[in-house]
Amino acid sequence: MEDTVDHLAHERSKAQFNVEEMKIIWAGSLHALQVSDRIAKLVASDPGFGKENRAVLSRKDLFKSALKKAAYVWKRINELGLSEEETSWLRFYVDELAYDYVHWGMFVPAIKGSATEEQQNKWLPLANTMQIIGTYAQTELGHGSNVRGLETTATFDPVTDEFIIHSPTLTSSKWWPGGLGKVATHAVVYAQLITDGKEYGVNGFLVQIRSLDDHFPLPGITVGDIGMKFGSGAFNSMDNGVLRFDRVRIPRNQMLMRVSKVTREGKYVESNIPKQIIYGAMVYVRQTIVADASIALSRAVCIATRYSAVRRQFGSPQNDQNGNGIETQVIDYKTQQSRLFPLLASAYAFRFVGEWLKWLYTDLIQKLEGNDFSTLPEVHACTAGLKSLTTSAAADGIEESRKLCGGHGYLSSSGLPELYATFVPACTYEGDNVVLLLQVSRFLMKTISQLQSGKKPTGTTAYIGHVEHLIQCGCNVKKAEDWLNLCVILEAFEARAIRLLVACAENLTKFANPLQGFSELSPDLVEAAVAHCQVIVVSKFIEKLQQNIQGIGVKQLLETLCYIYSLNLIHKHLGDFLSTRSITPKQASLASDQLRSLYAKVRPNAIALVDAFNYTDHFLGSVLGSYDGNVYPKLYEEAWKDPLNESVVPDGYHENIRPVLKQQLQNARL
Ligand SMILES: CCCCCCCCCCCCCCCCCCCCCCCC(=O)SCCNC(=O)CCNC(=O)[C@H](O)C(C)(C)COP(=O)(O)OP(=O)(O)OC[C@H]1O[C@@H](n2cnc3c(N)ncnc32)[C@H](O)[C@@H]1OP(=O)(O)O
Ligand SMILES: Cc1cc2nc3c(=O)[nH]c(=O)nc-3n(C[C@H](O)[C@H](O)[C@H](O)COP(=O)(O)OP(=O)(O)OC[C@H]3O[C@@H](n4cnc5c(N)ncnc54)[C@H](O)[C@@H]3O)c2cc1C
Repeated sequence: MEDTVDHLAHERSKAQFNVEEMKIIWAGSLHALQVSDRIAKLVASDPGFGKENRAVLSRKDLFKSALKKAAYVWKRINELGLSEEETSWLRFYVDELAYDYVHWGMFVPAIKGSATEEQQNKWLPLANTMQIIGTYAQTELGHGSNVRGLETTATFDPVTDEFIIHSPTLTSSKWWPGGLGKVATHAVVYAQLITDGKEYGVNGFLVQIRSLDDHFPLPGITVGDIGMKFGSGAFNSMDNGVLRFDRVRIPRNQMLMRVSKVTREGKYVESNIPKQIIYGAMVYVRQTIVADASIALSRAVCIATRYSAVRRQFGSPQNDQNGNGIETQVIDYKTQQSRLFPLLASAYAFRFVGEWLKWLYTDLIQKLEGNDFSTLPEVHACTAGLKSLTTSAAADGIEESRKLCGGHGYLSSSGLPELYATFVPACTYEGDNVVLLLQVSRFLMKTISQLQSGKKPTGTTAYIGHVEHLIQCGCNVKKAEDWLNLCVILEAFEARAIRLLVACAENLTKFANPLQGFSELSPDLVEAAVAHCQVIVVSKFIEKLQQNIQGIGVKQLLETLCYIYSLNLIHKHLGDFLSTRSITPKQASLASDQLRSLYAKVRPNAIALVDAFNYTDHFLGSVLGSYDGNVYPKLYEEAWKDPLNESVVPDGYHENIRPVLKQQLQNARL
């Protein structure tokens, strides 16, 4: 008989804030909550979106199942006439990686960002109706981070008015593009443009790779899948691919010509649009990955928090002298709280900074339409830095959540192993996290060097303009409660960041060769970039608190989470804060005291804070994290579904177990 008891009801009754209002804050608006809730329920109740145990499927079955689901997604979108907003929620809740992620996430944005209006008019209707399926073919076997080092060539032939796309070496083979291996019919291919015997750097080209009639590769094209990837399920439903060109010809007008073009005569003509716009699809995706990080982390934290409230170990004060009675909920252990609650706070922090980053990106797009490119460097630095910071923290946080669930966290049915395996490549794709932090530090060093010429930093670097104050200011915290001051916290973060940045800038001047200096000091530069990105996250959390927040207790809880996020970072990066004298050892110890009180404030609200994510059991896909907390029957039931349990005596018994046992028996008799 099905157990309908809510095992977490008592926990829910302890909440000191309005959960429904918190759901609105998490979703971004009442409208967003209503739409997402409706679509989440639609997905959860449709058997076509059921989640089989992906971990036990063979690669081929996994891939076939992802194809089937992607086709069903497309069918339902059309049947229901879903809006763009509803469509993205649908994909989100279906939660199965397939070629459509790269088609919508990169191929379409690359055309929108780098194609001329005429080209967009031709290609976007085809892509938007999926008459063609596209991929983003930038990375090669030999080069991923170093985009300028790509080897694929696109040589203009003025006789036929065509480009010849060619892979001159093994290392120039395109390698990794999602959806390329088995599905994509078209690709935006990044290649070195050559015309009139001269090289003009990397540009994008729209290339058809498979026939629209029989799906065979077109002449001159070699294409396939690059093989199994990390973990069970996870990215293995995606056909990341390899692609080689043997002098494949495409019409000249399939070069994406918004930024620069090649004329009929073969002349390369640059526009006044910055060349970096051809990297625009990456900026767009990095911004969306920050939102992915908050989702992936909140999902793991939701599972770990609910399970920690259900799981009991060892005695408690209510026990009798024999240790009998109610055991302690593991969430009540202070060590569990000090590992779990900072992750909960980080999930909220990343949600808010992701929301702000989306605004920043939208603002950039509006400015670009008016030919205002002034914020591009800052948006590049923010998207690169925050993508790096949030994905690294979320990947570590998912793994910590697994450990917080003890042994059961290691079971596939906990949902955590696959979540980790799916999310961890976000630290690499769309730019390796270290490479991206080096881009941020380059931007910051430039900002500092421009101070001397009187240029006033703005936006996220505005605090660098207060360098004199921040270099010499001291933190005023004298007792633990003094840390409950958002201005004090923000100033400590700004002081630490600027002192690290100025130290890097000063050290760089000691090198005659700036490039050598940058390379020599790169570990310090990366640390300084992280400190700067943390200033952004903390300040955006604080800005969120200044908005009109409704609902009993909601603002107070968010403040508590903001303090936990910040003070835990101080605790984690104590070396930086102390070595830059941004705080004293005594203040560091007071921060730890304050953290303990803050954890006590979160404890009664923990379950309600993860309920506010409004995740369905279908989306969570975890027997440990289900809403009702009915963990043990679900774990037990799930185990019996494993293919190994289909027969009592396993396949292979007669060949490989019985002879061993027999041998042991014979040995024993001798
Ligand atoms: C049961 C079911 C369970 C299922 C589980 C599901 C779990 C769900 C989990 C939750 C969600 C997870 C979902 C994930 C879904 C994701 C889908 C998959 C999508 C994968 C897509 C991946 C796609 C890719 O990776 S595409 C390839 C990306 N490649 C890179 O990023 C390359 C990185 N390299 C570079 O960007 C550059 O080369 C760079 C910047 C490092 C250096 O370039 P270059 O040498 O040219 O630059 P510099 O000389 O350093 O700079 C010149 C100048 O330009 C400025 N600049 C550089 N880049 C940019 C830019 N992009 N924009 C603007 N400006 C830029 C730079 O700052 C310099 O400026 P200066 O002023 O001259 O200093
Ligand atoms: C799941 C997945 C999906 C992907 N999807 C796509 C796709 O759809 N399309 C596409 O084009 N690509 C895709 N990629 C490729 C991805 O974008 C690249 O792997 C990524 O940009 C990193 O480049 P790389 O592999 O060359 O790493 P490398 O640059 O070789 O990095 C290796 C190591 O070198 C370090 N390193 C590199 N350069 C520097 C430096 N200058 N200074 C200091 N350290 C450095 C890095 O930090 C790293 O530790 C995907 C990758 C993955 C894993």
